[in-house]
Amino acid sequence: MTQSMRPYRSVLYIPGSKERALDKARGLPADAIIFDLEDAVAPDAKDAARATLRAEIDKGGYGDRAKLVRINGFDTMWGNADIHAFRGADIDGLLLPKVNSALDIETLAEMIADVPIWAMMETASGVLNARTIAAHPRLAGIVMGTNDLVKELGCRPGPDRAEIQTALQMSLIAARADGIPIVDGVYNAFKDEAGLRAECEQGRDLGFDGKTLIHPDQIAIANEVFAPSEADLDLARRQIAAFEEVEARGEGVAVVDGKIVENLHIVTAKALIAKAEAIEQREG
Ligand SMILES: CC(C)(COP(=O)(O)OP(=O)(O)OC[C@H]1O[C@@H](n2cnc3c(N)ncnc32)[C@H](O)[C@@H]1OP(=O)(O)O)[C@@H](O)C(=O)NCCC(=O)NCCSC(=O)C[C@H](O)C(=O)O
Ligand SMILES: [Mg+2]
Repeated sequence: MTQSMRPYRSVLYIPGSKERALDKARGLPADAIIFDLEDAVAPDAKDAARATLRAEIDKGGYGDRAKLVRINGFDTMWGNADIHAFRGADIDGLLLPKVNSALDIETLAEMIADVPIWAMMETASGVLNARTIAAHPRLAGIVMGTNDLVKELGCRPGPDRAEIQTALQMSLIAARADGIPIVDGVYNAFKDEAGLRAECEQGRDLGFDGKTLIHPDQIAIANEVFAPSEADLDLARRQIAAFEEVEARGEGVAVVDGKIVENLHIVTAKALIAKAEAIEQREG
């Protein structure tokens, strides 16, 4: 599947140290996986996790879902070893945590060729530099790190996350300006389905491509919320048909359900249908 068509509704973190979870993930319906060597792995377990993860990735079996490896930062004693360990691996990107500026992306780009780079957006500096980070030619996508962001900002977000809306939107606008995917942060209370659904719906309405997840039980809700609904698809098809009809008469505006439909709405309608087709292909 080409990068631009790939769905990112559900992006599951798996600690690189958990062999059972790494194996279980081969059969899980997540659109993408973040194999984590950073915060989910204890310092004493980092070296073993790196080796385990490389062996599991080499074994394969993760299908065509996107495979990202979250490495440790350059300012840690593990970052360099992480980068070298995944040279030549069958992965779709390295995810760099705590990116502060485009220089961080450039530094990683110079250390490893040919691997797409993803950035964690989770520091105050990172958010302020989102525009230039997203514009780096090697950057392939952004993942919001809302836990670190909350820690850095010193805020206490409620269920509507009003306190981090500016950071979410600045990051999203930067990603959209450069046409790269962006995925929302995790919902920590992994047993709270209603809370997860509400946060997924908010992320979807803000424009995010999907949500990062920490537990397999969260996948179904994210897949459902971030997929176009039957009602969305029905409207998109009716808009396309109505527009083709007026276009044939040399007109540029159709009306569907009492609302105008112009060429720009058709671009959105076709993108929605393409997304549904990509999801269908992913789910086989
Ligand atoms: C949250 C957990 C610690 C819960 O673990 P556990 O109590 O073991 O869960 P279950 O017993 O319900 O597990 C059931 C089975 O599912 C497998 N499992 C669990 N989690 C995963 C997973 N993430 N991927 C794949 N498989 C998973 C278990 O192995 C069980 O399998 P089986 O025995 O065969 O039935 C745990 O879920 C967990 O560790 N989650 C990941 C946490 C993580 O990755 N954290 C780091 C990312 S969050 C972050 O850092 C974001 C960002 O940087 C920020 O700043 O916000
Ligand atoms: Mg983080």
